[in-house]
Amino acid sequence: MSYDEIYSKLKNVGQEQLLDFYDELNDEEKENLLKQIEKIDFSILDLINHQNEEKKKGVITPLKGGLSVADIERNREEYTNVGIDAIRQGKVAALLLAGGQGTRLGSDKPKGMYNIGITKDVYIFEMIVRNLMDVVNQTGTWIPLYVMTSEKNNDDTVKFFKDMNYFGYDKDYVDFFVQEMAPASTFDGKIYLEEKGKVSTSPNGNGGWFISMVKAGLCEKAKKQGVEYINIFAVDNVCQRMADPCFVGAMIKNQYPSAAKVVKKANPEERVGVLCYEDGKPSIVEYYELSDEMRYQKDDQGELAYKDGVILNYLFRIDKLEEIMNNKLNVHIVKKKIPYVNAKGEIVKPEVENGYKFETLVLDMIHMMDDCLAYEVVRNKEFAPIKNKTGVDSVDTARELLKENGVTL
Ligand SMILES: CC(=O)N[C@H]1[C@@H](OP(=O)(O)O)O[C@H](CO)[C@@H](O)[C@@H]1O
Repeated sequence: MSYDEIYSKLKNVGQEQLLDFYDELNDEEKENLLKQIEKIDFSILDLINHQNEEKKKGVITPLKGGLSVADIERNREEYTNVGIDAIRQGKVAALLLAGGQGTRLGSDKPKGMYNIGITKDVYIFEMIVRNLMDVVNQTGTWIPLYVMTSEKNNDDTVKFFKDMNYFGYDKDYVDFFVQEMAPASTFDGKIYLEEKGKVSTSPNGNGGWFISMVKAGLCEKAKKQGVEYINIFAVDNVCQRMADPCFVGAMIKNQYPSAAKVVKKANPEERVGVLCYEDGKPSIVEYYELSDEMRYQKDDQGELAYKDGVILNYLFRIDKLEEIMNNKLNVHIVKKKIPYVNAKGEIVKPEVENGYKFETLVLDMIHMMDDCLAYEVVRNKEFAPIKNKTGVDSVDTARELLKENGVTL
């Protein structure tokens, strides 16, 4: 599109500010900016006006029928054998959500590049690959590993894996793909510029993973290789087991279209989403959406009624994902501090929230499934999320848990 076409497009949607510094740019910057603007989905901004029309949740009820740690122990051998068979037949792939940066850890690199070692280097990515290698060794099968990055961290991530020789993984089984971006705007819906020649964008949330995977041709590739199940998981949990044969086997044996690893919530305030039912379908209510009534509600045994905290480790059947991929996912509008170019052309890093980012979330995909198996894991073995540098859910707590589990750092 030419400058004139872009300008009139922007005028129609009241976003001409994106061209405020156009004349100051060199030819290459001009071209890049126009290309970036061309790709923006402006309809997303309409949501700002509708966000007060509360998205009505259905009737929420506690989960029933999940597998507790004891249930799993009773059937561990059988589940594990079913899972190992599926893995050996090439039916299982793992997908790492790694679009985020280590900003909260004080790093401007991809979160997975963060070094949690004490006496030697141990990177988050390395721990994750090591955990997956356990299953490779157990089954004698390389498991395809897809790594979702973002525009911001793709080059660093790919280079790091290469430099580190894929941490011993067979590189033929590792594919990277880039998550899409969404624009960031003021509270009034005006899209920010991040630089004079660059629209402010951020990764579009972890719900975009399947569409991005399809667009990258990786879903086709996976299916051709016979993959039927995808285990997606977050970069921040260094203790989790992925492509875990027992987890895979439990889902297959019990014929679920999806499954989620859960931990019993440590306390009502813990910042994890809870798996429950909404109008009879599986649903996840995020910690910031949970009403106090639900947060403290007890069941007949005196336990929390909503106790199944998701650890962001889900298994999906690919055919079920394809069925729902054209359904519209909810877009969540999140208030954030967004660096921007002010009217004078200076870059401002705000101290307080100054606008919105737009994200879709994987947990909304769970609600589109007919059912989801809650599979309880032992917190001290599998849940050490690294959200902060110190304190709760931090580098410190993860290090302690890793040590407890015999990992030398
Ligand atoms: C949108 C999303 O997937 N949120 C996840 C994710 O939350 P954070 O806000 O990234 O901490 O990780 C939690 C587990 O660490 C999980 O309980 C929650 O549901």
